[in-house]
Amino acid sequence: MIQIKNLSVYCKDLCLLKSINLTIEKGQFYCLVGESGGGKSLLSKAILGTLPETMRTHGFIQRESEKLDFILQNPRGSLQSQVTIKRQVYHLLNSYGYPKKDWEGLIYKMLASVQLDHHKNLLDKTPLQLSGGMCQKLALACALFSKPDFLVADEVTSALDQESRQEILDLIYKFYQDNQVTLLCITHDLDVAEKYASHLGIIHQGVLIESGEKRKILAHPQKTYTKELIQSFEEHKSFIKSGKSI
Ligand SMILES: Nc1ncnc2c1ncn2[C@@H]1O[C@H](COP(=O)(O)OP(=O)(O)OP(=O)(O)O)[C@@H](O)[C@H]1O
Repeated sequence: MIQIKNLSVYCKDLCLLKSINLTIEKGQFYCLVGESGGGKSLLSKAILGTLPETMRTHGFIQRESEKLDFILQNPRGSLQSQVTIKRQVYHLLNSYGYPKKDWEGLIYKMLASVQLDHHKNLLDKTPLQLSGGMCQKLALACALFSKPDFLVADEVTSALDQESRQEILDLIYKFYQDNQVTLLCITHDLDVAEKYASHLGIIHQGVLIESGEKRKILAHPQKTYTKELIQSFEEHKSFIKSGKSI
């Protein structure tokens, strides 16, 4: 469980997050949605404890989760570009203390879990030789080795094509269902929240303007910004539908 009370984040004189109150209960799939620059990544960094040193915080964050892990927008950023996948994964398994005799089996299990087991010689390649979607699947698989009970997925599909995007989201959802983790998913897209989330937060100009059960917020938005977001999402959906039916 994560509990945030009256959290404000400042950079010099600028207040970037304003009096955030948020509770994410164990087992929730919490989607944080908002426009670019709204404060989504800062809030996730505050939760992970990775805010830049130049920022000051006021308020209170309580983390009951013991094992937090994260996957980020740029999957190549969490992998070393010139080192083979095999070396990187062995290093990770070693650091998590898995016995050496299990490594081979664990790797193949991990590749199967993210549907990469059919790719020939993948382990001998470097991230530079793989597509963005493949790197993101590997980054997800690597995060799973740490067996997190709280996973932050920050815009993990924004650099991917439509097909890879869907695959990654489905894999994250499957991981969420199979492992009873708590998930914080950060996205621009209300369609991700509509399809996968149990709970939803809307952040706008550094203020968490709505937070709660997804179906309640989508059915009865309270704030103008949320209403506009839902309206443009519905219009986009009708447009796609009408395009498909032509
Ligand atoms: N290291 C930093 N130093 C100063 N200001 C920052 C820093 N990182 C972010 N900000 C500012 O904080 C605000 C929120 O940024 P944040 O990255 O959280 O937005 P976001 O909602 O995640 O946007 P996006 O969807 O584009 O990633 C922005 O105004 C941004 O310019």
